[in-house]
Amino acid sequence: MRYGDKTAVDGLSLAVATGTITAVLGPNGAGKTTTLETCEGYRRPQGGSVRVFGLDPIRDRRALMPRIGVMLQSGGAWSGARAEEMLHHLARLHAHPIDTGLLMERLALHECGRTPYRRLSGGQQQRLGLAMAIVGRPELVFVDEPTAGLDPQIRRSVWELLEELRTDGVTVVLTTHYLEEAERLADKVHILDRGRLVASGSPLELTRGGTVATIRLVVTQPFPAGAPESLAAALGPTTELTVLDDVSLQVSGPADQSTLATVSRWCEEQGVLPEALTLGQRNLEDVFLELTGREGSS
Ligand SMILES: Nc1ncnc2c1ncn2[C@@H]1O[C@H](COP(=O)(O)OP(=O)(O)OP(=O)(O)O)[C@@H](O)[C@H]1O
Repeated sequence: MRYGDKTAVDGLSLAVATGTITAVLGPNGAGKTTTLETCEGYRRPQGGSVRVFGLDPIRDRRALMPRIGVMLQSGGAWSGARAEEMLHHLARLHAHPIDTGLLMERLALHECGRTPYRRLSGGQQQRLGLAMAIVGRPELVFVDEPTAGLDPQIRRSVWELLEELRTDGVTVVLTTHYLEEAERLADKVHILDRGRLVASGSPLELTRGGTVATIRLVVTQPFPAGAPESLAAALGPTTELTVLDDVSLQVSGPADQSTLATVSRWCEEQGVLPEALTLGQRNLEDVFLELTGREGSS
């Protein structure tokens, strides 16, 4: 997919299995939205091919539309329509819609049902967008950053809703910058960087067997002056030491016995007693940063 002479998505090859949740991840501008919009039939790629249920998203648009739900990153609703009007309207376009009252309640929208779309808060517009995408009971739903900017409670209800959709056999394709969201929800994750696929796998496959680990140390008494600096020197440049407070610190570095041995030897030398010394598995965020070299906004 190119925009003028800018290549937005290049050589991307991926398949989504029915009844699963797939997360497409990547830094800003990596090509996630472009990829989804191409699958949704909103953009015609200059090369390659896209098939959804074996159909061409542009040529076979009429056949696909009743089977697909789309939540855009923003917009998609008439600005003057009230939230409940907008949802009822979409529900009436479908043969077997979900009860709109129930859906509004699930997404905590019932209190703003009579508010025009343009007056809804960002988070309410976001949730209405999700409700609009699923009200027609689609077989496949594309959701672009479904929980961006939502508070933690509502984010969890959106996660539960997406998990229920999967239980009901719905296929979900989402993009997100919240890596813990992808880790919790996705059966399969695809990481894009500058329009190219850099990794694919289940969250477990991607985080397993890494070469980077995180050691967290909590001691019983505050560190002696200069002690963290001496640990940083003993560990060397391949590790990164972060002092969390006067009794705890974190070391990110090679996941080997020597790093752990250096930390415990240093405790002995400094006369500090570990209260907790834990070796953490790397998570999806660590993998993401390793692969893309830039942070997601988790
Ligand atoms: N309509 C357009 N015209 C020109 N360039 C575009 C257009 N849409 C996207 N791009 C460019 O294509 C690249 C991919 O954009 P895209 O929106 O797909 O990325 P993204 O991964 O979804 O980013 P974000 O996380 O910021 O939403 C970016 O460099 C972007 O500037």
